[in-house]
Amino acid sequence: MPNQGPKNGEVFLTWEDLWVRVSNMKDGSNAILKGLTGYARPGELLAIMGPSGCGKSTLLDTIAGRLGSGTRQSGDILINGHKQTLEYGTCAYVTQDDTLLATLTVKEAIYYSAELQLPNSMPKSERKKIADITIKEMGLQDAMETRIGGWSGKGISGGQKRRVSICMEILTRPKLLFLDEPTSGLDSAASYYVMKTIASQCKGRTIVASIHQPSAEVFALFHSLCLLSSGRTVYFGPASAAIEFFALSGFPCPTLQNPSDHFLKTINSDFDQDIEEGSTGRKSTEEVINILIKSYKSSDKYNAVQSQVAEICKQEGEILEKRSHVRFTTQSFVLTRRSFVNMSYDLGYYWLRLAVYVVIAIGLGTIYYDVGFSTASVQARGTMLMFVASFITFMAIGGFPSFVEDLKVFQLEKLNGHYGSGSFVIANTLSSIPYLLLVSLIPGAIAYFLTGLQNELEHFIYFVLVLFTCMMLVESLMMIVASIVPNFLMGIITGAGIQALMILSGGFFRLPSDLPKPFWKYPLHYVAFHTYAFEGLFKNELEGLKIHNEDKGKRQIINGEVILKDEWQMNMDYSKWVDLAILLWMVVFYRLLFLLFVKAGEKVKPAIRAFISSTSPNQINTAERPLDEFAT
Ligand SMILES: Nc1ncnc2c1ncn2[C@@H]1O[C@H](COP(=O)(O)OP(=O)(O)OP(=O)(O)O)[C@@H](O)[C@H]1O
Repeated sequence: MPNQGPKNGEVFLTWEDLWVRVSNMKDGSNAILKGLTGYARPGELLAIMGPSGCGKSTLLDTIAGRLGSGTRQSGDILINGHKQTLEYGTCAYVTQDDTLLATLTVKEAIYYSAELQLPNSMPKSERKKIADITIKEMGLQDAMETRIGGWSGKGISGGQKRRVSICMEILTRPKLLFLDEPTSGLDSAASYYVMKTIASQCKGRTIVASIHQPSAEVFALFHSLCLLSSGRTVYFGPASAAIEFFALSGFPCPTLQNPSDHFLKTINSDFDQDIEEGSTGRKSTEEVINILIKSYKSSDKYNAVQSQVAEICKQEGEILEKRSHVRFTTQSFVLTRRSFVNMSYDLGYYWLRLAVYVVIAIGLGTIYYDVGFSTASVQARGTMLMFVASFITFMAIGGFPSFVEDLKVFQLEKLNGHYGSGSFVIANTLSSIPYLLLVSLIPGAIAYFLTGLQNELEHFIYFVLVLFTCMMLVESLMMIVASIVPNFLMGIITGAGIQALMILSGGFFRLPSDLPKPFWKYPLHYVAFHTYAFEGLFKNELEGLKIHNEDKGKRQIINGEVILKDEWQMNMDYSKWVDLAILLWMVVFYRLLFLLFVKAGEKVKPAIRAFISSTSPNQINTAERPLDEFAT
């Protein structure tokens, strides 16, 4: 096809001499992709095929700019002839693993996605219509009301999840679409219809899909084929010419055999024994692969790829624009609604915590039941409040696994440019407020009134507000931890460790003047939110309280303020409301810090990758060169 050059946002993608290596403990580095060259053009569906582990996902990740850490890449990837990082909304990518909100129904997930991605200028009815059409195209109409399901419970099937993921990415008909194994988990009919829908969207769009074992019908939908074996190109060219290529190379496809089955069987060296006895007869698979690679390199297909890549690179097309987001307020509003619904369905987010807190509150209330006003009650009030401010809030890390699932969805949707980080932080904050208020109010009331703390509304409201703010703080802290520590078990351990240090330095277990100066007092005592939580709750309880002391038959009244100042070394220069204000300010600060870390990640990760690539040696280890290069 003569190259017309990019127009109307069309995307020409080329990659040349692409190498990807991973560090290897044994001999330094190991090449996964070995000098691949190819291209993808608008109006065409390019299929990447090859045996499992041959590098299909790695090639997709590399050209889509999503290669993981620990890998080094070299070679040129150009978009419309320009070097450009493909991230955060320049392309859509359906990853191999389905990252979806497990609690939502198929309908909810896709409708929310349509509201988040389709432009504000489009009427709501139109957005709904597009979502409905896409749901139908993916054959999901009968599963619309079923929950997606995941680690928290069974939902739709794996194949249906695959289709939900595809559905969400093709809603906007992106100009550049990558799909990693879109048909895995699908039966042959479903695979055909899904691929047919995808192929039908090719006009003016560039689509690259890795695929395992397409049926003959699905194979016929591909315009171009990139066949890989152990990171090397066995064939790149028109899909329809691949059978002829194999035949000319001495490996004709047996009559009535599916061409893709034949290709994969011929080049899969993982089970060499079987292949030797099979269609290739006397030759080992490794030999067959080398013959094919050599045959490809001396074919006109190889020359056509080289000249096509050179031609595309010459024309200076448009720089690919990031897709525009819907209005920030719309993003925040839709995400808040989605997050609120998700939290309400997810038992692990708040409901389980509410139940456990009620039990603990009854426990606290019975242990400290009606503490009274004796001097012994001072200690009881102090320990009860310390337990509330540290251990009850500590348990807010229980919602961490659910948040980590949310975060995975957010990271994928952000990479695909559905919305920005700011709206996610706002949505998560707003949607959690009603639940946290509930979780603070009900158990708080049980513990407060059973214990017999200061019997005035203002004191109770303050108590609940501190409990609420501390829980929000722990959630904010865990958000920061989640943005740094990738794994939820490691995250929980890290978050628990940080809180334990803060509790120790909060001024209860060791009075402020007894805390060792470096680290524990300066800075930890002042950084730990427990310091202000203890201080606020103690002031709230003891200010205005009269303690009755019996000494040798003499009754004495001690003012709460005296205990606060002399016994507990509380700072009485400011009121309890200042403590609450500091806690609230910390919530805002922690959330902004999370936003900063996420934003920094967006900028830093591509920069690190570009730096690593620029320092990656272009000399190739001779042991990694395909054999045919030595032969020619
Ligand atoms: N970070 C890594 N460290 C070491 N080896 C890796 C790393 N990433 C990928 N590999 C190896 O690179 C090869 C290609 O992996 P890739 O996931 O691209 O294969 P694939 O063709 O997509 O496989 P599948 O079809 O099974 O998904 C595999 O052998 C894999 O084990």
